Amino acid sequence: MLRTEGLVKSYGGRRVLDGFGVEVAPGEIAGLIGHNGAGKTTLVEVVSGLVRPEAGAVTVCGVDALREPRAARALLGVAPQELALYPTVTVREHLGLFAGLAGLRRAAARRAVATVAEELMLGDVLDRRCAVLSGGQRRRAQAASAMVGAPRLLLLDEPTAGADPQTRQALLTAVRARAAAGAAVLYTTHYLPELVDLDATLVVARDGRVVARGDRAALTADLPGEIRITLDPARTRPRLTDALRPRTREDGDDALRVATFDPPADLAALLSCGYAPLTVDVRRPDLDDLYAALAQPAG
Ligand SMILES: Nc1ncnc2c1ncn2[C@@H]1O[C@H](COP(=O)(O)OP(=O)(O)OP(=O)(O)O)[C@@H](O)[C@H]1O
Repeated sequence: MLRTEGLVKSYGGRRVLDGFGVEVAPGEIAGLIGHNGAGKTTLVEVVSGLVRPEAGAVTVCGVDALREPRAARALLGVAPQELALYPTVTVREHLGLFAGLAGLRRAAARRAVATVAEELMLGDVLDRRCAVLSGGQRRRAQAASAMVGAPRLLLLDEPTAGADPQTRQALLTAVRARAAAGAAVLYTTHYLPELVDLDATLVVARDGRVVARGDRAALTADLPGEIRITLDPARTRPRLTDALRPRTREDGDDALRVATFDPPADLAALLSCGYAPLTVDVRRPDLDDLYAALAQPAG
């Protein structure tokens, strides 16, 4: 559905895409995460034909997007990170315009506008000019513009930035529905819990390239979890074993955190050192750990 290979794009002599390659399948929501400046928006701009790479390939549903940008553009819907709505038209006109660009005829376009407006809670503002919408309404109108033509590839660049919880939920529900209908979705966010809600696969970008790709369970399986114990600060701390010491850090006066691949064994080791925890929490590795392990920029 979407395939990029070896994309290179430089600004001012610095490679912001440095061999970026990723595939997204029909029905898949791929969560694209990475540090500020990792190249996520640039990738979206290249795929949507706004920026031309110096090297590499982009295929959208079998269409070579660099050779045939118009044909590729017709297959995708994009909600850019920067809000881009025509201020003087109404939301209904705006969505109708995008439905028309996607090739829908008048009656089908009207139906598509009504459906997406309901999904994204825009029914009450359909006849307002885009200029007077609130920030959250603009976000939703922008996502609706990307979705109204039922594109086979949906590119959403931080679509919930600044959205309130209700707006966020409406957007996530709409995204899930598009994927369930067979669209491939590339979804950029810094808000990692959304990717759990979306049951997204992950694309981790760092310094212009993909450093990890796969499902959450597989990617986090290689990372340690954590035992956190709270202690009575008045009691003297027993000595840790050599095996535990490098994996243990203080958390304030009264708690320790131990990175662990084997919580029962490490907890038993802590107890046998003489630790008497007041509370014990065991946490499996999550997306924050994955991000911390993989997504930090070099240098
Ligand atoms: N038009 C441009 N001219 C010059 N530099 C640019 C341009 N567009 C992007 N860059 C630079 O390219 C790098 C990658 O930017 P990009 O917006 O793709 O990152 P990002 O991963 O989307 O970051 P963020 O998480 O902050 O949105 C940044 O260092 C940015 O300053």
